[in-house]
Amino acid sequence: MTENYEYTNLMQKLNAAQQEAVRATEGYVRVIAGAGSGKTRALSHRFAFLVNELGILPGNILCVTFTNKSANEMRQRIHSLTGDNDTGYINTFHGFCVSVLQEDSYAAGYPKSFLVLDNSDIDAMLQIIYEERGLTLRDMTFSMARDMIEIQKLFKRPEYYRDMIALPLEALKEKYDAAARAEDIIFFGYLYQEKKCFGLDYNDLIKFTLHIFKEREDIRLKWQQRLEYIMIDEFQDIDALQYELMEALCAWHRNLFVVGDPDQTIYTWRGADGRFLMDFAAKFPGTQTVMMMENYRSTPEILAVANSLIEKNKYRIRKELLPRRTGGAPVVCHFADTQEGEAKWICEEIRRLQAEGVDYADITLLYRAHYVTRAIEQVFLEEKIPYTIYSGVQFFDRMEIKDALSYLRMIAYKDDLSFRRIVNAPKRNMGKRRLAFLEEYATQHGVTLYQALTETLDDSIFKGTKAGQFVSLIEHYAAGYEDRPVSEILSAILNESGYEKMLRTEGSQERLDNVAELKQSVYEYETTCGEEVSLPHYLAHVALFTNADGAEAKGKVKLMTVHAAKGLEFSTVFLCGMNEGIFPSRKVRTKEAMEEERRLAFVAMTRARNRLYLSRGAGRNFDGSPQYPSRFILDIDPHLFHYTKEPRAELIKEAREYIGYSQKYMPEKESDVTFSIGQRVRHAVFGDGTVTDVDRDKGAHVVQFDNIKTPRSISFRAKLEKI
Ligand SMILES: Nc1ncnc2c1ncn2[C@@H]1O[C@H](COP(=O)(O)OP(=O)(O)OP(=O)(O)O)[C@@H](O)[C@H]1O
Repeated sequence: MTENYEYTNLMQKLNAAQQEAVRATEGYVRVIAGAGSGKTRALSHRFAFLVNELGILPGNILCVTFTNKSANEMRQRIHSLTGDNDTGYINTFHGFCVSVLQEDSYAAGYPKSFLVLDNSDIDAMLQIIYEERGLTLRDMTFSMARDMIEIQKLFKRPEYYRDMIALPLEALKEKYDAAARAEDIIFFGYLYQEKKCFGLDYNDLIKFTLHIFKEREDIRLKWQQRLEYIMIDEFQDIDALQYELMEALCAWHRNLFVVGDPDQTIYTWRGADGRFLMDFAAKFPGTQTVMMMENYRSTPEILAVANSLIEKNKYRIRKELLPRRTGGAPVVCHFADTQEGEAKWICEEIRRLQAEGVDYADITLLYRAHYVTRAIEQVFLEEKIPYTIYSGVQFFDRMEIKDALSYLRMIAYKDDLSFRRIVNAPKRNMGKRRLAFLEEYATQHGVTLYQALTETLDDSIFKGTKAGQFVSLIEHYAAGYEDRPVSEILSAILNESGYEKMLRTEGSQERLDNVAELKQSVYEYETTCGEEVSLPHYLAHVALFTNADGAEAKGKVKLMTVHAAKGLEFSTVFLCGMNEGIFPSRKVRTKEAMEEERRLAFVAMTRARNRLYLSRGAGRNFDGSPQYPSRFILDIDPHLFHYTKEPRAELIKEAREYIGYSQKYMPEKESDVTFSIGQRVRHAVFGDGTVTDVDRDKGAHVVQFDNIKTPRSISFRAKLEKI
C-alpha cells in the first residue's frame, strides 16, 4: 500500500485503536468503545480508507446508523473525506430496507410506488377505521392503538405480513368485517387500509425485506454480492429482526464491522438486545476485537462523575473512560425546594453563562420524560429565554409540512391518504358531502378517491367547486415530474395550488417559515444525498425522518429527552428533574430495567463536553407522597460534585432508606414475575384462571378467572401460582 500524503493525513487524525479499527477491513471486526471515544470518527475514516486507499466503490459499502440524523452527518463527513458524490448506502436499517424494496418490492407483489407510512398516516387510517366501526378514543387512544399494532406485529402475530402479501384485498376486508373485539377490528382494519394504498410501516419494511430475502435467493444473492463491506454503528441497540437482516446481508463476503458500547444500551424496551454485541465473537469465530476507551469529548470532571455512576451497574464489563482532555469546570449539583425553584435556578445559571459569552445554542436541557418541561417552559417564557423542544410536535408531523408533502405524494402516487388531506386545502368547496359521494363511488367501482373524482367530474354535485382545477393541477405535475428536482416541484406546486397563499391570508407566519424550512431541507437532501433524488426516492425516505432531522435551531436553548440525545454532544448540559419516580422512571419494575435506566443516565451525562449540571426540585408524586432525589445522584461519589448548597443530611438519609426498600422488593427481571398469555394460574382468593393479557405498563396480568364473569387485572406483585 502506498503511504501517500492523503493516507498519512487520514491516519494522523486517529489514535492507535482507531487506526487499528480502520485498517482491519477484512473479516469480522468488533469495536467495543466507550462514550465519546471517537466511534463515529473511526467509522467515517474507515469508509474513506476503503474508498480512497483500497479503491472500493462506495456503492458496495453499507454503513448502518441508528438515526437519520446520524446518517446525514455521516454522509457529509464521508463526502468531505472522499470527495466522492456517491456515498453508497449510508442509512438506518429502515432506510436501507426502503432502498431494497424500491428495487425489489415486486417480489412481494407490491409496486415500486409503495408508500412509507409514518405516525400521522397511521392515525389517518385509524380515523377511518374508528368512524367505520363506531369506535371511540375511549376504546383506545390512537397512540395506544399504534403501540398495540406494533406489539401484535412484533410478538403476537409475527407472521402477519404473510396475510398482507398473499391475501387479496377483499380477503383482508373480510377479516376486518368479521372482527368483533376492538383490538381485532383495529388490527385487521389497519392491515386492510395498509394494503389498500400499498402502505408499509416501519415493521413491514424490515419484515418484507427479510421475506423477500428468504423466498428469493437470486435477490438475496444480488444484495449480498453488492455489499462487499458492511459497517454497523450503535450495535448495542440492534434488535433481533435487524440482526437477522445483518446476518443475511454479510453471509457472502463476510466483511462485517460493528461498533458499540455496552454501557449505552438504552432500547431494550423496544426489543434491542445488548447480547448481540457481547456474543459477537462467539457467533463469528475469528472476530478481531478492538477496544477504544480514550474519551476526547468531555472534561475529566464530567467523566469522573459518569464513571462513578455506571460502575454501580452489576451486569457489565468493567471498563473506565479515560480522559484525554485536561481539567475543566466542576460538575454542579443543585437541590431546589420546588420544581419552579429548579426551573428558576436553571434560568439564572443560563443568564450567568450567557454573560460569560456562552451562546444559547450551546446549552441543552436533557430530561427523562416530556412532562418535566412544563415548569421549565413556563419560566423560560416569563424570562424570555428562547428555546426549542425537540420531538414535541414533530417537525414532519406539523400540519403544513404534512400538507406540503401530501401535495408531492399526490403527484407521484395519487393515494387516498394524500387526497383526503389536500383536496380541500386550500378550500375548493370539497366538503364532507362531496367526499362521501366520492367514497361511495370509489367503493362501488374499486377505484381510488382521485380516480373517482376524475370519472365523475361532470356530475352536477361538483358544480360550483374547484374540483376541475384540482384535477388539472395534479395531472399537469404528474405528467412531468421525472426530470425535475424535487425542491423545484415543491415550490411550484405550493404556489400554484394556492396553498401558500392560504397560509399568507391566514397570517400564519410560523407555518410559512416551516414550509420555507422544508424547501430548504429538500434542497439540502438533494445536494448531499449522493444518489439521484427522484420524487419517489425522496418521498420514501422522508417518511423515516423525525423531528431531530429537521431544522437546527439557531440561537435557542435546546430541550430534549435523553433518548433523543443519543449519539449527540453538547457543550453545556443541564440534566434536570433528577428525582426518584422521574429519573429513574416510576415505570421501572425490575433490577434489570433499573440497570438500563442507569445506562440512560450515563448516556445523558456523557453528552456534555464542557459543563454538566444536575438538578432536582422537591415535589410530590401523584399520590401525594414526597419525591426523593434520584438514586443516580446518590450513586455518585459526592466529592466529585460542587453542590450549590449542601443537601440536608436528613433528606439524603430518608432517600437512601426509600431506595433501599424499593430495591429490596424488586424482582431481577420481568420474566421472573410474568406469565405468558394462555398460562393457567392460581390466585389465593379468586381461584384458577387463564392469563389473557400482560399489561407491562400497568405491571399487571389480565386474568380470566373460571368463576368470575369479567377479567381482572392482577398486579405483578400478587403471587400467582403456575398450574
Ligand atoms: N483521535 C481523535 N483526536 C481528537 N479528537 C477526537 C478523536 N476521535 C474523536 N475525537 C472527538 O471526540 C468527540 C467524540 O467523538 P465521536 O462523536 O466520534 O464519539 P462516539 O464514540 O461516537 O460517541 P458516543 O458513543 O458517546 O455518542 C468528537 O468531538 C470528536 O471530534
